[in-house]
Amino acid sequence: MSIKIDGLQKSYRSFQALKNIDLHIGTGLFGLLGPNGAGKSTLMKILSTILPFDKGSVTIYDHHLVKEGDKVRQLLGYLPQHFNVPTQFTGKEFLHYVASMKGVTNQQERNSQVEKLLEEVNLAAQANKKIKGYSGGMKRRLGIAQALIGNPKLIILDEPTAGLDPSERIRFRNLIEKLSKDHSIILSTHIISDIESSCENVAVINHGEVLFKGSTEALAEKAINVVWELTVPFSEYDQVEREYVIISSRKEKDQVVFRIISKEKPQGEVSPIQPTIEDGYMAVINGVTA
Ligand SMILES: Nc1ncnc2c1ncn2[C@@H]1O[C@H](COP(=O)(O)OP(=O)(O)OP(=O)(O)O)[C@@H](O)[C@H]1O
Repeated sequence: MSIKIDGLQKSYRSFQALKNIDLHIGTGLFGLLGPNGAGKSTLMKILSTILPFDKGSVTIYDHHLVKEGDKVRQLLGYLPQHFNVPTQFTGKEFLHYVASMKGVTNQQERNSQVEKLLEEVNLAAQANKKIKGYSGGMKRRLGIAQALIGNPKLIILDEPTAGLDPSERIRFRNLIEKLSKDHSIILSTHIISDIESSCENVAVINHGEVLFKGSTEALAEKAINVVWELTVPFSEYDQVEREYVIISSRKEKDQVVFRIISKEKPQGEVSPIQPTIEDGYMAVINGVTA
């Protein structure tokens, strides 16, 4: 396993943000899912060596996270959730700067890496423009590029697709899928489709605890026999909302078809359905699993 996390604990003053995290992560794309405030960014900051922790042990490619912090930093690329870039630089200048900081000192090698990454995140046309003129999505793509500079073995991406339009999200997914063949990539997201096609393994975190770890298929299976399609007259909308965990709803004439999570089979016009990863996630988060 490339990343071994055992018994990890972290508190901010008296608030325990990570309770007892055990995760072993190998090569490929690993998805970190969880609602707001679950502890995902805290975990990613710790793995990126920028946040100290209280208890537990973490090794990255057999290097001790704390005692061998310098070695670990050479192996990783990190995109923080809130990525601030010096806006007076152009995108290209910024990537050259990051490459120098990461020890890519050979000019030819640096040029080739920067040009390739600018292409891959679709910023080649804006490479010589000042970052202050970039849109939010363009800054995010520049953030993704800087995390990939120096070809790090471990890539940590905290909500990389936030603010990306659908075509850029697809481009990102393809890039990550390609990289996942021979890198370890840890990616946190709220968007299940980001991990649906290319993630083999995921962890679901809530309130600083790992509620689920395993394959995406196994996560979907968590909702077997607890996800239902329930059709009710529109007048019963509020009642269904009060009684069940709702995944989605659609209006059909004067009726509403709900996709809901329920341990018991609901009364009325109802049919069990094949669960998706999103259903599994909702079942785990709400403690309503098979
Ligand atoms: N510097 C801090 N001081 C105090 N509490 C903090 C600090 N940073 C995070 N927290 C708290 O720790 C918990 C976990 O936060 P974290 O940012 O890791 O969650 P997250 O899963 O990344 O959330 P989101 O999806 O909203 O980004 C939250 O309750 C948050 O309020």
